[in-house]
Amino acid sequence: MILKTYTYFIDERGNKLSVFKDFKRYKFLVLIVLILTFANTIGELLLPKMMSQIIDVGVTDQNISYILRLGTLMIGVTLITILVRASAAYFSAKTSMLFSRDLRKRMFNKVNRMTFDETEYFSISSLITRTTNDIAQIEQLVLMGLRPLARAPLTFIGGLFMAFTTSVRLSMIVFVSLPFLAIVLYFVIKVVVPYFPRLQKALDHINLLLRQRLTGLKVIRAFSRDKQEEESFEDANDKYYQIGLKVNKVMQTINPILTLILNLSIVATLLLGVRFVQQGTLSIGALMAFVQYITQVLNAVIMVTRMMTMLPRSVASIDRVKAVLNYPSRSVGGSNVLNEPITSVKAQDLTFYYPDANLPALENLNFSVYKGEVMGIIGGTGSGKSTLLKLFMQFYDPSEGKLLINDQAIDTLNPESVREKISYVPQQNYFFSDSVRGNLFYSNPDASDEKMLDSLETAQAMQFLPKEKPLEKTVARGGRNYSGGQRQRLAISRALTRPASLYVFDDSFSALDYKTDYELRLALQGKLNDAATIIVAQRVATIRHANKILVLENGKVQGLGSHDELMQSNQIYREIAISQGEEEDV
Ligand SMILES: Nc1ncnc2c1ncn2[C@@H]1O[C@H](COP(=O)(O)OP(=O)(O)OP(=O)(O)O)[C@@H](O)[C@H]1O
Repeated sequence: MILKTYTYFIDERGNKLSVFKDFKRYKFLVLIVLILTFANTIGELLLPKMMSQIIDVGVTDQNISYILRLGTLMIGVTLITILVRASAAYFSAKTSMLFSRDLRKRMFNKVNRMTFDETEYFSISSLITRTTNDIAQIEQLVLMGLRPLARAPLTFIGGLFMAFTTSVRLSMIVFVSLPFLAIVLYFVIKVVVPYFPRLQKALDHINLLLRQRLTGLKVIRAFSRDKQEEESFEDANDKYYQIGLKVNKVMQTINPILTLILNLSIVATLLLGVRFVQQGTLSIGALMAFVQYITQVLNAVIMVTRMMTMLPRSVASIDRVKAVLNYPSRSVGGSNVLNEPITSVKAQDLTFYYPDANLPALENLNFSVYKGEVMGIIGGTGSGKSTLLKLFMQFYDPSEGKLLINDQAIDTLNPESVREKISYVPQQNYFFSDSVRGNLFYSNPDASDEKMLDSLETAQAMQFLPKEKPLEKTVARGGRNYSGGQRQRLAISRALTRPASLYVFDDSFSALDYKTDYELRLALQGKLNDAATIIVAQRVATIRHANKILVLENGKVQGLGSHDELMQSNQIYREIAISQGEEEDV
């Protein structure tokens, strides 16, 4: 019950769900496990009774046929119990594997829908640990918990009942042993619990350092930080080792203590039991059965204690998985589906604040771009250029004012239906370890070879690709077998391969040399006439032929017009242009 309350989370639609919600789906399997476990326990409880009957009736009276009859029955019950036990193990493994598969899928879907800053909030390494290690931990809890949790109460109550019916006086030993086991259980909960969240955190830190090390390899090498990185990793690794060692030390001390309590209880049973046998108040068979029952009863408690040592670790994992599933993802956009191609984009007093920011990243922007037009955006670093593009891509909704797509407010439009019509080249490109064709397919799975070759030609990528089978050329993960400028051209080819009505380039020409930049712009002319194009650029040369240029400064529009108009009337633009050697055009 506590676990159930603890593991609730709220889904995207505000429904209250449990991390263990998928169990409902497997209720049939769970029922089979419970029935088999019940049958298994009954079998285990019957066997000592049968054995005592064989000794007390068969052996004492030298009744061979009775021994044979009951012996055969015992073998039958044993075989069935083994079979039932193996089936219960199989079905509980199946349930736990299916459960963890579904939980991983739910986590993946949640992470898949997260925005960039939401993934940053959790940190990518932590999301990986949560989806793999933490879910594996929960899977173990289900696997180890399903049968023992059903078995322990059954064995405890059944065993206690059988022990009482065998000998009430000997049963008192159980009540002496139980408080000792309760003390161990309390110690486990008190001492071990606090270590597990720390252990998982330490593992997160190791993952973070490893990831940082692998992705930041060049920076680390360039600044000769290898030694410091090794030291930080050693510290994190050592911390994990220290916490892990402490936890294991406690756990390893608990196991012999539990075995000691069990064995002392058996010794006490035998000492007392033998005396009762000598007095003639207890049969030998009953004493032997009793030893088995007390072992079963105490083992049930020990099983729960061992489960308890596992529970804190799993609870820490449940907590971490729940935090991701529970995270209130920002819902962006609305439900209106945009069916027709984008023919206009307009901003009316558009203002945007990043979540938790006091100052706006964009303030009172007004502009419009129509089908067939090119709008350039220029401005200093941090002026809000990428932020504006993020609003087009519906990573965020506008805070105030309006951003209209085909005269419909963007926050009423379904994001998938808008993104489908946009081809976007982000500032940071990413490529998959695949062929050029595989990477271009990513933007348009229906693209023909002609379309892809044409895009490569337009983006000036054929200059560095082999003439023979350029589409088969391999691209390493992240595109690291190409230079920065070559990667930009591949990214532009990928964007051009996608049929879209709005093309958005975020600083995608910055690594090109002037000649290639010029040739690419020439080739682009006439290719995107049916679409609207928005180009964020650092260089005036890249956007000087645009129909209009938006000059941004600290999130505000400082100018809007053609290159010539801005050169005449806009001081900021003129200064940028002159600093880039464009003065002769004034
Ligand atoms: N995720 C974010 N959360 C909060 N503030 C942000 C976030 N991203 C950007 N900002 C802030 O918004 C402002 C505009 O950033 P933006 O990335 O749009 O600038 P930019 O013009 O594209 O700069 P650059 O040319 O350097 O890429 C900056 O002051 C930046 O600090």
